[in-house]
Amino acid sequence: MNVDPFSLPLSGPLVTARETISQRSGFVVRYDHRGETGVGEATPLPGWTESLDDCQRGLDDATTVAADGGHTDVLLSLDAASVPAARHGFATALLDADAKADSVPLYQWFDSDRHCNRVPVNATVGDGPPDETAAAVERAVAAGYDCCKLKVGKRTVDEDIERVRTVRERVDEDVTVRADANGAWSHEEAADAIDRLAPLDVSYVEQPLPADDLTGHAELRGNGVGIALDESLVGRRVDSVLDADAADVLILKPMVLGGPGNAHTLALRAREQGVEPVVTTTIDAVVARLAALHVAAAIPDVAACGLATGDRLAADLAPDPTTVTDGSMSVPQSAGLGIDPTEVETDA
Ligand SMILES: O=C(O)CCC(=O)c1ccccc1C(=O)O
Ligand SMILES: [Mg+2]
Repeated sequence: MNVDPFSLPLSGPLVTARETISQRSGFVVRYDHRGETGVGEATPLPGWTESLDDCQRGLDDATTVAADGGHTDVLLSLDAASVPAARHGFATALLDADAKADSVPLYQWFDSDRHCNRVPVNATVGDGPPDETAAAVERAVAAGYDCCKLKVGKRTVDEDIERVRTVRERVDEDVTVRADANGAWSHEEAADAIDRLAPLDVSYVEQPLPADDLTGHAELRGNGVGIALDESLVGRRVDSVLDADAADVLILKPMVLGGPGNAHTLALRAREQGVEPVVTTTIDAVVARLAALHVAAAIPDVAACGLATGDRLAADLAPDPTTVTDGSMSVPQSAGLGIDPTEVETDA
């Protein structure tokens, strides 16, 4: 097992109600298994995952285990609740090697009966004034997107409603609009915002209330705008969220959930309970974006996912093999993730 650090600047910061993301640092993991070299990526986002230091410690410990143990020992040494990004890095490398050894694209390793060439995706638009927000949505629509997710909750509800209204005035009505408040609203603000977002045809709002407030989210459902939970899944069992009837949609971030396999399992569980899974990145480099794409590709009729985040990075670990056209992302059909480990370069 090999671990190499990297750090990549964003081309422009992503501003959310909760944080401003301007750079992504992490580790490329390589692991030899069944005659193949698999590649993975551990890109922690503190607050969502462990810190960079804790991720490094997790991977260092795992390297020691790998020196005289098998892959099962390594997986068991990486706890999804305490070091989810480190576990994601190793688990992805292992899955990439397994899928390569079986000569199938990773999504088919999850579901051998599936054929999936494209996954629908949303464009991700950060906080900004109404004009800037609408211009970003117009650019996305011109580039072929038919679903946009707007970050909200950084401004007053009045200002956010003005932003969404401006978007609605400027783009075709068949463009799907989603919002993501990243936990910023009080009960009163959330109820008011949802009342006013419903006539603007916003399909769902992600995390209107703080993560712990499952009851509050359950009460917000059924008012014309779907309720999606994201932060509520950080450090909490998905079963408890499903049991609380708190969501119409679950946002599944493989980097936060401890790997692509965990995310895939939880997506199927959500579906069984009538909750729609949506897979997203945490603004990752190309290896983790591909892993998330394969998770989404393994889910039949998946809703638009938050995977089109590659153009946020000013540099990347390797060329991105995917393209987005007409609102969907192409899925590599070569074996594994669809990336050649020798093309993955860190600056270390
Ligand atoms: O879902 C998307 O469109 C992209 C991913 C995204 O928004 C995100 C990226 C990093 C951290 C948090 C979030 C989020 O969904 O809240
Ligand atoms: Mg979110």
